[in-house]
Amino acid sequence: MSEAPIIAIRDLRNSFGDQVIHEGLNLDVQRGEILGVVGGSGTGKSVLMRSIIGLQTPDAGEIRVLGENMIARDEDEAKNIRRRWGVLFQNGALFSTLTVAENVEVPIREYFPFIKEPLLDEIASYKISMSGLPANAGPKFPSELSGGMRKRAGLARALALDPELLFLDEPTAGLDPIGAAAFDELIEGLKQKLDLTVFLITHDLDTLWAICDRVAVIADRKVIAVGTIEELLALDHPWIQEYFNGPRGRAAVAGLKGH
Ligand SMILES: Nc1ncnc2c1ncn2[C@@H]1O[C@H](COP(=O)(O)OP(=O)(O)OP(=O)(O)O)[C@@H](O)[C@H]1O
Repeated sequence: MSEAPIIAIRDLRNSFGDQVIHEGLNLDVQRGEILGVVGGSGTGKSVLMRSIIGLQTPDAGEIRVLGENMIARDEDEAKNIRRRWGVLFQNGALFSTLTVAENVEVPIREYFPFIKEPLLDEIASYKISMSGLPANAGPKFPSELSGGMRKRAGLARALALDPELLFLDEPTAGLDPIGAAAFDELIEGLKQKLDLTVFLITHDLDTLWAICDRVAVIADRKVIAVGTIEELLALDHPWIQEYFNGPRGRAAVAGLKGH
């Protein structure tokens, strides 16, 4: 029998006023996979992620994460589950008045207030180097970093509590192609080393081909298909064909073959 999915979503409905974003959305994420989530702009990828991590209360449906029902939990229980995942938001969401090291220490202080300064600094340095930043990035403020370094700093903070599950919202947006490829490699390497499951929203076809085990496509308010890119390519849906088989999709495959 296969293992229960690490994220299971059933019949999800989200709306803002009379704008319905999701209706009858179902999705399973399997432990150990990198699941890419794609869809046109405004199809509700970020809203889906926010629903899973409890920042958006759905109108209806069921969301189970790590075996726990995420809807209508009391705050203490929700907090206990939250520490088992890390999130990298689209804009990095670092605290601008804190250094990189202090940003990484925020979740550790919240969950382990008894950990003393020297050990905190050591853990922060470890997470910073694990995210591919030089050691001297720790005392810097986010405004002193490049876009790529800020993403890595956000990643270091997402890894602060040794998560089992990582949520990444467009991690390579705004990076140059070389920086984006390096970030993909970093994610893939961390996934292997740390046994992570990754929920990854992206528009980046190179990322999808390079590191995603499966891809979920959101359209018409639901997940219309999930599978490997090869499996998706066999489907007749116009958006899927246009996306993966259009000029950019073909360029991504050509780039991959050129490596
Ligand atoms: N807090 C909110 N209040 C009202 N509407 C919202 C809110 N958050 C999101 N929306 C709307 O929900 C829709 C889906 O937004 P979402 O950010 O999830 O899209 P997305 O698929 O992530 O888009 P993109 O690829 O452009 O980032 C959009 O129309 C957006 O305007």
